[in-house]
Amino acid sequence: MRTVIVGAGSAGLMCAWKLSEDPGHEVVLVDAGTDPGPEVPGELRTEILLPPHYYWPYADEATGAFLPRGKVFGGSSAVNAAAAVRGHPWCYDAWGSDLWSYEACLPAFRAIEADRQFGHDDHHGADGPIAITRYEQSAFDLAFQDTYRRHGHDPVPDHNAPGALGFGPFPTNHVDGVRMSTLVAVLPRIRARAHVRLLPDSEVLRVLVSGGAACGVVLRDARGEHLVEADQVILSAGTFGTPEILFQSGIGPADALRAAWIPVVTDAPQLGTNLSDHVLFQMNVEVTDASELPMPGGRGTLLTYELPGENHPQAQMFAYHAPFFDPTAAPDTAAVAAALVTPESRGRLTLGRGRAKVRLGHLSDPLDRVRAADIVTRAADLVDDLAAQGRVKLPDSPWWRGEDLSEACRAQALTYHHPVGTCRMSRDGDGVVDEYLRVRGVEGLSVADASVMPTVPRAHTNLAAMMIGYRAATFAAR
Ligand SMILES: Cc1cc2nc3c(=O)[nH]c(=O)nc-3n(C[C@H](O)[C@H](O)[C@H](O)COP(=O)(O)OP(=O)(O)OC[C@H]3O[C@@H](n4cnc5c(N)ncnc54)[C@H](O)[C@@H]3O)c2cc1C
Repeated sequence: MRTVIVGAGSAGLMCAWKLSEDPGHEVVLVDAGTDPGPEVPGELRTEILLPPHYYWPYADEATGAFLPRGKVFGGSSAVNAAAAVRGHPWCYDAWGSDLWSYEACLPAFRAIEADRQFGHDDHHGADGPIAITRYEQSAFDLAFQDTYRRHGHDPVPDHNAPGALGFGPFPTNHVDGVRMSTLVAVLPRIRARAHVRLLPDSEVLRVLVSGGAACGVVLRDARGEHLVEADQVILSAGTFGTPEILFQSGIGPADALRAAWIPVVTDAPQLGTNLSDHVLFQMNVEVTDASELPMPGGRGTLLTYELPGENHPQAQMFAYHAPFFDPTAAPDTAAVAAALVTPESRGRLTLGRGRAKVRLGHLSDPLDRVRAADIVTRAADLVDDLAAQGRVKLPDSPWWRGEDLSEACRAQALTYHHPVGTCRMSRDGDGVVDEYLRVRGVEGLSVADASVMPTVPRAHTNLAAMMIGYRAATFAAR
């Protein structure tokens, strides 16, 4: 049995690791990005701002904003901020399939992690490849914690405990000075397996379908275009990459395919719709005492709380040292971030001439605009409190205190880098993939990455993507 996995990112590498536990199962792992080899360079172990060749060139068609996605073995897990938050049970229970309830996903969440503080709890793992820890907090973050407490929030020691809400240290997979990406933590576990073949620097152009079944992929590498044959193909090229490959393979909305002269293999009108992303707002303030700066992104204190409304609408808040993400920020700047992590708005990915066209659609739903103004106001009150304590200085005209906050939020909306949902999974017939992640209408073709999530979890998406990759391997091994 030979499986070709396209994309060696969070989900793809996890899938390859689990699937190749069986020495009789040949796995070919293809990625357009490079494999830096066993000695992972320092920048990929620690840095968040990396040279351009480590990213795909996606931008939001509506705003022009750069939408970074990792193009390297490890995928986006190798370029991310390493916050390791799972989300609540109800995030997964809402996916509409018993196969994906939180209870059903929990064994995979446990298998992929080695949690340094809570590894032996029932809902954690201690032996998986991805180390997770929580840091002692800086004086600035502790002051923020006091402020959260005064505003009615409770402390939570473990944000990954089921249903945890409140403030506490970020769980992070940045451990002992290294980002525990799948590149660093998973790839070394499969390099020595003789039945695993790694094909770096190889961009997959399309899946070859014959007689209604996938029989391989066409890729382009330094030598030109080739066919790699397969008994089954798993696409793990990410929320933007996977639908692009499906489009080029003749799977997508039939009208759009015909208009682009792509022969239709199967009509999948849902492909590219349902794009969902957390929206983030950032308030930059000056820290008064430069010896007490906030911690880098994903390592300080995280606050999670619910908003009024049905179905647990939720927000996050945290502060980090602004130069972490923005080299032009002054060294004494704190970025205070507020994020809406239960967006109603949906964007779209459509067939383009070169790369697919992406519109995140942030705040396109009126309810999100109301909630955005609400969370920014709450965050602004907390920042005012810190200013009253003399810990921070506000800018002269803070954008978050203008007259039309709703309009200001539209102008200030940023991606939290958590797009999902373009190949939505559903138990019934209306998703791109079924609950076993098989592409509807084509035998031997599955999707395993963040694109299958029907809704975005109320959390960072890396652990969820890895969980999906791990579980996809158990389905594919059958
Ligand atoms: C800047 C940034 C910060 C983030 N911070 C966090 C964080 O702190 N915590 C968190 O949980 N999440 C974070 N995320 C999100 C998280 O990293 C992603 O949700 C997750 O990595 C997605 O996994 P994936 O497997 O779906 O895709 P990816 O990990 O992106 O993997 C896709 C892989 O497919 C390859 N590929 C794509 N197209 C092709 C093709 N045609 N041929 C061959 N290969 C192809 C890519 O090169 C890539 O290696 C962040 C993301 C970014 C970009």
